[in-house]
Amino acid sequence: MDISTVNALTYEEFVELFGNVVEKCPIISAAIWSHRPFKDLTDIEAHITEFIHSLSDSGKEGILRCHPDLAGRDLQSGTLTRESREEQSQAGMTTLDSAEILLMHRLNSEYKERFGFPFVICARLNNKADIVRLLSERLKNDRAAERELAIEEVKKICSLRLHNIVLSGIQTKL
Ligand SMILES: NC(=O)NC1=NC(=O)NC1=O
Repeated sequence: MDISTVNALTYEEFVELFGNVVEKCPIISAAIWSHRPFKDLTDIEAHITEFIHSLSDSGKEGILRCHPDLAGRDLQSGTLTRESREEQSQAGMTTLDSAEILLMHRLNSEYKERFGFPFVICARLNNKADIVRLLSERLKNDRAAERELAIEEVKKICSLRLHNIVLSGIQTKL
């Protein structure tokens, strides 16, 4: 799908296509739509980044809270979004044994208890060993540093989701 096709989308089509590039935060695509015509994919990403960086700390934490835990309740109950299910599966979160599930649950709970938002990492760029190691390491960060680091991970997830939509040429479903 080329950028002229993206720029020709109606508001509804645009949000239908890009509404979940940041997990469960369609407001971001709804907001950046007014910046069209976009020069290219990088321009779309730049507007998303600008929106996220313009948020207050609590706004950024709100974005983090929209993310499902890795190997968490949503995965166990099958209520993950399509994108999240694919990402978690690719990182090996769907083939954990019971001890690994318990470890992830304990670390995720400890992390949420400490920071007040869930551990977020770009699952497509990590395997399950990386995730356990980085979750354990990042638990030691202070809140401000961890918030910024987690938002950088959200931007990586967003970038991969954007590229997947545009480069896989998903025609608008409408
Ligand atoms: N808590 C998370 O990091 N969740 C996720 N990371 C991804 O890459 N996809 C998710 O659902």
